[in-house]
Amino acid sequence: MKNANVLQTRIDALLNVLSEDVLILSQQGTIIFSTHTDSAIPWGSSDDLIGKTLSDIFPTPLFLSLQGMVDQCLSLNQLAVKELLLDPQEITYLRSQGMKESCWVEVRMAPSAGSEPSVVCRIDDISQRKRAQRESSPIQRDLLTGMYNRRALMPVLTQSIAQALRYDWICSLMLINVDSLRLINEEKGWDVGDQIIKRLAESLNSLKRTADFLARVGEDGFAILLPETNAEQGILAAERVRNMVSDLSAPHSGTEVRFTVSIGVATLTGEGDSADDMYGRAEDCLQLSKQQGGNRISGSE
Ligand SMILES: Nc1nc2c(ncn2[C@@H]2O[C@H](COP(=O)(O)OP(=O)(O)OP(=O)(O)O)[C@@H](O)[C@H]2O)c(=O)[nH]1
Repeated sequence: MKNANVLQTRIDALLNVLSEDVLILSQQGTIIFSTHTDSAIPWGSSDDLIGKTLSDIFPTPLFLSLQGMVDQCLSLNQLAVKELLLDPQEITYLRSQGMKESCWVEVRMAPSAGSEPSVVCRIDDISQRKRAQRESSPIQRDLLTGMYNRRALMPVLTQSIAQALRYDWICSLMLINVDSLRLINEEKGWDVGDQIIKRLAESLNSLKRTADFLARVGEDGFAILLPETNAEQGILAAERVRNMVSDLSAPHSGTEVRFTVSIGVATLTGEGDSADDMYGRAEDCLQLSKQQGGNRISGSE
């Protein structure tokens, strides 16, 4: 066997024993080689994949992100790495192959030598790592922001409601949720999404009053308990948050990524109201703000 053939055989063998998914892509994003043993992602057979282009498989934002990596990798002749969410709801090809759950992957592309420019692309399932990071969070603190979490918020809300009822005070609860974080993660990378959550956390922390209680709740949201705040004042506080967010951004490839939030505000209704009820009403309001297109505030008593 000629040296080049021996080398090619070794490379093929090496690719075939890797547990990660490996694709070789032409400069135009056409798949010219694929291997994916024991993969969590149902790519289909090599016959299904070879000859397809990235745009045949992925929806536009994801395709642009991947093709951008191919271009970057080849033009700079260096490794390109990105974390992306593969969601079967958005990727018809993977859905048709039986994928049900979305999955976080790390995509690494390296330029490969040859007469035709091509890249070797390794796709590694990192969902478990992401999940482990979240689950190892201390009981009452969120790992990313260091903020209190929902578990810490609920007893404080219960106590605040009890005090308000006893002394004839009032209180409100504001839920703030980043709009379209999934898309931001997909298009700009998980790190940019993380930066957005962190910047929002820091800004909310400096905006809130001393007596307010701030917590990270859900995946991409925050709650602020506002003691001695009626419905009208709650909406005004939400306006302040929305205005503050309009000045925030996260850096990405020399540009600034801006974002918006949707807000729901619930106010104590009186005797018989509970922390769960108030939280539920705030969630309904938040949902309404989302349904109306995001970057909105809705309130309920
Ligand atoms: N960067 C980053 N993303 C996260 C984190 N936690 C959850 N996410 C992602 O945030 C996304 C939230 O998605 P959705 O609940 O659909 O919300 P969304 O895309 O913001 O859509 P709307 O809320 O309807 O505007 C999911 O893709 C999560 O995987 C985190 O700590 N960092």
